[in-house]
Amino acid sequence: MTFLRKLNPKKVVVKVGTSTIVLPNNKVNLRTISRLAFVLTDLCNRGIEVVLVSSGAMGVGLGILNLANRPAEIPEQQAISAIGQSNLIGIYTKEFSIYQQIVAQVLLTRDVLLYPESHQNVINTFDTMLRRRIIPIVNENDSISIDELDHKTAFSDNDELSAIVTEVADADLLIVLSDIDGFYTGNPHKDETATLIPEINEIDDEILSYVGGKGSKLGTGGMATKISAAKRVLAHGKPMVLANGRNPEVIFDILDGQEVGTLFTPKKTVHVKE
Ligand SMILES: Nc1ncnc2c1ncn2[C@@H]1O[C@H](COP(=O)(O)OP(=O)(O)O)[C@@H](O)[C@H]1O
Ligand SMILES: N[C@@H](CCC(=O)OP(=O)(O)O)C(=O)O
Repeated sequence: MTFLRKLNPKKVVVKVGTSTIVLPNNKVNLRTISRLAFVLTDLCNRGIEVVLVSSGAMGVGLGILNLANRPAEIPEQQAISAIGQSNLIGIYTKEFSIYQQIVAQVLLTRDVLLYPESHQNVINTFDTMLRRRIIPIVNENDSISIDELDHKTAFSDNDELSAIVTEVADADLLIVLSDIDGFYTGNPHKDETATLIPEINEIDDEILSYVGGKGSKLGTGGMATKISAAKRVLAHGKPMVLANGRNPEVIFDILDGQEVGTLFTPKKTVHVKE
């Protein structure tokens, strides 16, 4: 007996964290990127519009320069992100090209979305690309985004960015792929009694009390920013699924309605027996 979640999105945003596409030694996880290109192209071929929000600029840049850790100086971080981002987008372009899938890089800063004209330009850009079945690959413009006192350019991290992109692109579903199977009653890396919560309808104090620290050393947000992203997406009446990106084919399972990961949804799911 299987119980199916009915998501049926026409437009989906997929976010991959650093831990999913960069190995612990800061080298690129080519196996995951290759599978991601296969899965996302297949969705496009089936008529689903796809936006990819990908972290990894810093991690890939560190790997290229054979550095183990992020330097403290901001100009150094920005230079490393610039190196990593161009390399990462090159790998994505090559992997997607195996399936004749066109991708395009979109680098955003917060200020661009705060001003009405540039906000509208971003909407127009996404619309145009999606209409042409192009997959936009989005990241924060790390090599220039740094907050000044009167000028906010930085996002809190790519979890927040992916929730914003879900609004801007008017997608029906956000899938956040991380290094963990979903949202637990505590950080499973520290609390072995933590259990996975399959569905969450509201981000209340109880849910917030389950949020532990971040897992990977290069990711910026950890679980706290994923829960903020879920709150933002829920406030717009849209669902988000948090699942493990180890095997990107999990995206097929999510769209098939399987109970994988944690589904954040404004309305309690009425399970359908198939
Ligand atoms: N309640 C929780 N449920 C699941 N993971 C949690 C929880 N609290 C903290 N974490 C940590 O959050 C990590 C995922 O966040 P992060 O390392 O930033 O990943 P990503 O690079 O995918 O953004 C998990 O590996 C885990 O260590
Ligand atoms: N823009 C940064 C992303 C940092 C970030 O948010 O990382 P993660 O928490 O792994 O999604 C980069 O590409 O390195």
